[in-house]
Formats: sequence, C-alpha cells, structure tokens
Amino acid sequence: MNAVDESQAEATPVRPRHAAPAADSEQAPTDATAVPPIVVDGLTKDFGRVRAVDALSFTVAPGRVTGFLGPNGAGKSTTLRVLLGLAEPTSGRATFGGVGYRDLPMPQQRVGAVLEPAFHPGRTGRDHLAVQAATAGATPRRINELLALVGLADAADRRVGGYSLGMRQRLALATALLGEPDYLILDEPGNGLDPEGIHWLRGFLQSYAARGNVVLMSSHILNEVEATVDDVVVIGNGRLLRQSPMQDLAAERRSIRLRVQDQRTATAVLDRMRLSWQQVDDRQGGFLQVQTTDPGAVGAAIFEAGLPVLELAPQEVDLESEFFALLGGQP
Ligand SMILES: Nc1ncnc2c1ncn2[C@@H]1O[C@H](COP(=O)(O)OP(=O)(O)OP(=O)(O)O)[C@@H](O)[C@H]1O
Repeated sequence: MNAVDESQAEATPVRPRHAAPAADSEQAPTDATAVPPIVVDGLTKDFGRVRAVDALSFTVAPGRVTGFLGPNGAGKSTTLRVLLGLAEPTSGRATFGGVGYRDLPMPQQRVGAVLEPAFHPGRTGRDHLAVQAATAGATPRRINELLALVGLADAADRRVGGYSLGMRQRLALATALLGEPDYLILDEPGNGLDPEGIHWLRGFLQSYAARGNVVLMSSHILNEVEATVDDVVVIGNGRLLRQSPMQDLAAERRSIRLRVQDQRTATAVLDRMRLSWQQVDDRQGGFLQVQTTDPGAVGAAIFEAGLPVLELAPQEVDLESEFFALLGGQP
C-alpha cells in the first residue's frame, strides 16, 4: 500500500456524490458538501539518485482551475502520478482532502485523469468509452452525451488509430469524465489541440470548476494556460517556486518605461515607494523599467522630486519572460 494514506482517521470527509457545490467557491471548503482540496504535503520522490520532486507542498482549491506549471523535467508528471496512486512517494503525501487515491471509495468515479492518452488503435472512440464505462459505471446515454460534449459525435464510430492528437485528447477527456468526477487532473491537455480546441477546452474547464469541482492541469507553456487558469502552482527542479492567483502574476507583469535624465535620483524615489525597477539600455540613453500598477503615482512622485519626466509609458512584460525569471533562468 502506498505511504500517502496512513491516517484516514484524520481525513477530511469527502463530499457525498452529486451534492451541491459550496456557495462561495473562492473560499476553502468548510462545509461537508464541498469537494475537499487536493493537498500535496511535503512530497518527495526519488528515482535512484534523481530527486524528481523535492519537499513539495501546495493545495488545489475547488471552484477554480489551477495550472500546475514548470519546464520539462520539473517534476509535474511525477507529482500527478503519485497523486493518482501510480507511483509511491519517497516521503510526504498527495491526497484528496487527506485521503489517498487508492483509499477513495470508487476512485474512478471521484477522480478523472488524463495523463498520457493511450488507446487501442483498432477500437472506435465509442467502443473505447464503452469498455471504460463498465468500470466507471456510465450508461450508453452518458457515452453519447460525452461524445457530443467533447466534439467527437461525428467521429465516434471511426477507429482511434486514425484520430489526430487533438481528437485523442478529446477522447481522453471524455474517458476521464465518464464517472462524473469531482476532481479532474490533466497532464498537458493542450498538446495537439488546435486554437479552436484550446478555446473549447478553456470554456469547458472553467465551467466544470465553477460547479464546485477541483481542476488541476499541468503545462510547461505559461502563455497557453494564462487565459484558462485562476491559480498557478509553479515548480522547478521538483521544488515549489510560487503558488498564487493568476491575477497576481498578471499584475506583476504590468510595468512602465520611465525615462528621466537623472536616473540616480529617480531610483531613490522608486526605492522609497518600494517599487522594483530595472535599468534598461537603449539608443536613447536608457530608461528604467518600473513594476507598478499605478503609473500616475510614479509620475507624480518623480515630478515632486523635481525631475522632468521625458517618457512614461505602460509596458507589458511578456508572460513567458516572467515565468523564466521565476525559474531563475532555467531553460
Ligand atoms: N521513472 C523514472 N525513472 C527515472 N527518472 C525519472 C522517472 N520519471 C521521471 N524521472 C525524472 O524525474 C524528473 C522529473 O520528471 P517529470 O516527468 O515528473 O517532469 P515533468 O515536469 O512532468 O516534465 P515533462 O513535462 O517533460 O513531462 C526528470 O529528471 C525525469 O528524468
């Protein structure tokens, strides 16, 4: 048995299936009807001498879409595999409100997961779902609903061997949804989807989460998930680098280009305002890139210090650069 589940007695009670979601999905669930959060607590996973996950702790709240982000090899898949009972942790736990996957009653009906989609190429999409439906307790009607939901109704009776990567992703998602799970865990679900598919997935995940469910999706491309996720958990080298609402990350990206003649006095003003700044050289003698959501306040303070402002213009820091900075320059 895995080591993630030794104290069921302390576990948060799991929500009765199909109970109403929490009224206020912004808050951690406090009532018995809310889906308990995913809790990763001091998780470490070694493969021989490789430490894939290193004392990692974070929570994933219901009612929100959480992006699990990090570059290739950061430890995302390993964390998800431990959470899903597919790998043993070296130490620590990854649970659904305190209950390990293997100790959940009817886990296939509580947790839907899309890891690396693998299908029998000779089966049709409908057959694949029918085979899986038996374990997930789904009816033929549910299969039809799901095929329509993921946009595969017309391709349902074609062999999966002829499906595109995007169609396979859609079928994998339909499979994960068979048991009407409270938890949806997706490893790089955007892989192979065209822009229309990504747009559809975004809307689907947001409405799924809005019903009080827990949605955790991994990606190594921050730009890809920016418009989809409410919260981000960023890891690098198996360690937690950041957990915050996406909004906060987005706000930090707002900066201004401030051009003054006397940069030294200007930076003293910025330091007093406790703003982060960076000197950037260009052909016009350089400028200060200042992280702020209030350009007016910066302009006023610089003016009060008696400095003529040569330029003050809003600037968007590319999200991928922000991600890169967070990773401390890791590729
Ligand atoms: N079964 C395994 N045996 C040995 N090393 C492994 C195994 N699985 C993962 N690793 C190593 O653990 C580290 C984390 O890998 P993991 O696949 O979890 O990262 P990831 O963030 O999901 O990356 P990717 O997006 O490339 O899948 C990597 O160094 C990887 O080589």
